[in-house]
Amino acid sequence: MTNQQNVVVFDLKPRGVRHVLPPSSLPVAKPLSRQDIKMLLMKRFETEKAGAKINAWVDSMRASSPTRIKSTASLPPETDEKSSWIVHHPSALSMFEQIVAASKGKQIVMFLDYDGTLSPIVEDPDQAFMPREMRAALRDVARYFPTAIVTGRCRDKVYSFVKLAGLYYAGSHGMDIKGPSKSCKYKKGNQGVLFQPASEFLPMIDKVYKALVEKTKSIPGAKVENNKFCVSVHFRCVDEKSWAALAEQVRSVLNEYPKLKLTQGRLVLEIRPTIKWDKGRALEFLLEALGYANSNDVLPVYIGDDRTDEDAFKVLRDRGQGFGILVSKVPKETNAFYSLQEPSEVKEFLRRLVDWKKLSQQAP
Ligand SMILES: O=P(O)(O)OC[C@H]1O[C@H](O[C@H]2O[C@H](CO)[C@@H](O)[C@H](O)[C@H]2O)[C@H](O)[C@@H](O)[C@@H]1O
Repeated sequence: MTNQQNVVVFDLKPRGVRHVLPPSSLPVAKPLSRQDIKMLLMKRFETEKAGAKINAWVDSMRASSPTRIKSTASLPPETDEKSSWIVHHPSALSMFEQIVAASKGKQIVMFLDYDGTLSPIVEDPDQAFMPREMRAALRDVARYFPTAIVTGRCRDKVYSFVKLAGLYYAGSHGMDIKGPSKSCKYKKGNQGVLFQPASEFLPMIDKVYKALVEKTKSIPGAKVENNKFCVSVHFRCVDEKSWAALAEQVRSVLNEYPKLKLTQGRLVLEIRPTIKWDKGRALEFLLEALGYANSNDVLPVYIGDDRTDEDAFKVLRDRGQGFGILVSKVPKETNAFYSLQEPSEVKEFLRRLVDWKKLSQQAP
């Protein structure tokens, strides 16, 4: 666009800054046609839209960073916000008696997330091993109650960490469900793979995984994990200054795949099919597979630490059945009823459940 003294040109960089250049520094410009102007404006609009999207992603990445969560952990326990959160989401350990009392005449079914719930969060996702005592507690729980691991991980990978055959495993955020591989009293018939609602996405996920590995290899610390029906892009070890660059690379790949969506976990971007399936649907599916579809004789207990576990907490709230337990040291908005601070408290809760069950079986 021209005016008498100055020429205004649109900068097509994300922020769309308008520079005003003095006439002397300008080449003689050919007047722009209406069509040219329309195209330039469209381009600028698209670039600004993309820039805004990246900014929103980075804001959300920051918000999911533990240092950014409004932490009251270091404050004294009487701090208003923390104590009011605890009132609304009391410790599942201190409410243990009430929880087991609610199970009277019902079958408790246990659902457990893996990372941050059964294993402590570590920098390298390949090293997220479950402590020996946790495995022992989990093995005992699975002897007394139907038990499922519900995780964003690839099912085979989580099995390689847990190594217990008597459990149900729902990998890839519930998109890959398999029954116990060894005899177990809750096993119904031949329980190989029970459900894979996103199997048609396998080739696409594979391509996206490869594209993301290629696109992010220049960003130090970025790690891409193939979770079979979904992909994780970890930024726990990426310098915050590179988060926008990483988000931009992920966006550039995702743009080619409108049938995939992005969600977020703990310092991780998760790419998955747009199908209506999540950990909550997996919980419902498993209850049905266990014969408790429309039953009042069941008390599902779901323990998890991540945003993706909220789908399962919400299902329990909406059904008015069972309890969600959030693993968190800091107050967070949640649909869970109760809280536990960390995996060691999860282990303690599982231990108490087993002891209570043993005792109640001995009672006359
Ligand atoms: O549903 P989950 O079992 O909680 O899986 C969610 C993601 O967990 C893993 O990442 C998280 O744990 C890692 C190991 O402690 C940690 O390094 C990472 O920062 C966390 O986000 C897993 O690696 C992801 O693929 C899962 O999507």
